[in-house]
Amino acid sequence: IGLSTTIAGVKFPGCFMNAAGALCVTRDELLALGRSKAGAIVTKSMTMEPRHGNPEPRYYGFPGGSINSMGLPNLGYRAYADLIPELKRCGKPVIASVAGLCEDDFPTIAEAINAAQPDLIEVNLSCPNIPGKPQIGYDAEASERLLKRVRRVITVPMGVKLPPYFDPAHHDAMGKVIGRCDVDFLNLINSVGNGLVVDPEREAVVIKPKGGFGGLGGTLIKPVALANVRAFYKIFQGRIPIIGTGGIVDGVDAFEHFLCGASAVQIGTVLVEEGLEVFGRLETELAALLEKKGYRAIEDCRGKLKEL
Ligand SMILES: CC(C)(C)CCc1c(C(=O)O)[nH]c(=O)[nH]c1=O
Repeated sequence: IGLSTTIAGVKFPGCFMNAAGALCVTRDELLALGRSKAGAIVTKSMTMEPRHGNPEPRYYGFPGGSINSMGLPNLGYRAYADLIPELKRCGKPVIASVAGLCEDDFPTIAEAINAAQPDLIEVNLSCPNIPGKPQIGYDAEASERLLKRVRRVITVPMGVKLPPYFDPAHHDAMGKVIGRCDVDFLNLINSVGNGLVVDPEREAVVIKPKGGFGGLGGTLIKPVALANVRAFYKIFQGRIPIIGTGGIVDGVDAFEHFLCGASAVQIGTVLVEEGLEVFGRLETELAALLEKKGYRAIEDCRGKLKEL
């Protein structure tokens, strides 16, 4: 069984890759991804200037998932632009994740990183905009403005990493925005925002930033991730490729994402918890499952979710 896949014309030797943020901030981490069985190298979302990020503890894993408020720790876009040629020599696609602390950061970062010619650029819309306003991904007008500005300076395939939506009206509104901005792929979903995990022993929160509030990942968000993959797959009738992210811990979880319409998948929590060997385990599990079900490739089951 081949687990290779193609997104926006770019061939991926494997369908599993890291989610932006998981083990991908430093040069050593990115090169280790390049040596691993990961099907691609995805950078941490990058900002104008290097950032230490938030005070620790800022990530906490627990049975069922994780919570994080990392605060965008990254080397700054210039360092990643310098690293991209070396990363591309690892023989797998390099996806540069672009962020920013506000809308105006994005075009500058996008133009500079595009010059380094990563294989794909992923625009992270979970970033903040004006204080007091929701994250960009929850503001359709700001999303459209930003995507049109960065589309003009990006010549490689451009994707959008979206936060989870919980109302069909939001899927439809964002579907219209995406349809008007010449987007080459979607990545669904980012962490489920502003959750809160409590330690009843210590009667305390488990992460230091934001009074313990943070983005949720892992098994517990899988139904939310699958719903968003399915909703946008249906809106675009499978014509915009989707990277499925959220709740993938075993091969069967990846299969569920493919049934809902994903063409490739990303892992975050399970990668942080288990380490780089997890790629081999997931490939073995998925290949065995596809074999057992009689599928010869991911394309044979993509979007084939049955309704009752
Ligand atoms: C949450 C932001 C800091 C605004 C963006 C970076 C980010 C972070 C992070 O760096 O805290 N964590 C996530 O789970 N998803 C993200 O997109």
